[in-house]
Amino acid sequence: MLRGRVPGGGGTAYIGAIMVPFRKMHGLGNDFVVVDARAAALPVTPARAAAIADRHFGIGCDQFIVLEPPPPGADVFMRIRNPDGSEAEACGNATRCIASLVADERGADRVVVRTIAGALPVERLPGGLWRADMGPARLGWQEVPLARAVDTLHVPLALGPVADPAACSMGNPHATFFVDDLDAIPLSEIGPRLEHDPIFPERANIGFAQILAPDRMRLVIWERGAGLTLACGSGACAGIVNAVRRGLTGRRATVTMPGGDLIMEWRESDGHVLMTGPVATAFSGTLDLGAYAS
Ligand SMILES: N[C@@H](CCC[C@H](N)C(=O)O)C(=O)O
Repeated sequence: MLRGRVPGGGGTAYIGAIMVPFRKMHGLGNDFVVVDARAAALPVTPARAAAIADRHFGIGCDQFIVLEPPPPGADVFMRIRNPDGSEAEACGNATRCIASLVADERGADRVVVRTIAGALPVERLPGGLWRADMGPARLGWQEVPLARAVDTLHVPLALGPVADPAACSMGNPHATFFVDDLDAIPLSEIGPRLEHDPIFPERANIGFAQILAPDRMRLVIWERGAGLTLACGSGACAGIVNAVRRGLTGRRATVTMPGGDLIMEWRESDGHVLMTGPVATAFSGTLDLGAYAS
């Protein structure tokens, strides 16, 4: 008998086949299992999403993405779950991937992807690139959110070799630490502790940025609910916004993450953050939802 397992947990009884086509996509190695619930709802519970996202007992991914019918003004609704089952408000790399999928279906060059945080217009560019308008950066402490009224440009937080991050929201919460030498930071050790620091009531994605030039930075993100990833689009948005606020870069910069580069701009006219980068499909298949914990 087939058995589904939750990460770190025991097996669960097979409840019968629920066969669903899926696509495995990624943006710079930030990878997604994508299922389509636009025509009919799918029983994707937080536990089931977590089990499928598990890299040993499931397919494995950084985020589990469910496409849902679009609300007015959008072409698709994108629901985002982290590997711990939590729901995220934004995912920059998945926004480009899902936009490309829907645009290709329609033969369009522009689509609007809606998440629980808002509507994000995305356009096709030459060279297989996609540019997403990730909306305005939100800079108020209640918007991040932080636990108390502090200056989001200098959050009173320090751990080991890092201190004094800047915080903002791209729909989801981010803090960026600026460091001299990214290679000297014990990311896996301090990442989870910072993610769960009480200053972040909804936890936070933690960025570690090393400025290389006024138009270039290296960035690694410890993602909320996911851990270290090869790239984080919303983290790159937060990185450029916080670097500009600190006077460390100009409004346009290349952000180099372990999985590759994103071209970022924090537009002066309206405060929106523009993110340009590639998309990819790794493989497609059929998933038996019934084999996973419900
Ligand atoms: N990989 C994403 C961000 C995914 C959500 C994040 N872990 C959160 O919980 O906010 C990106 O490309 O932005």
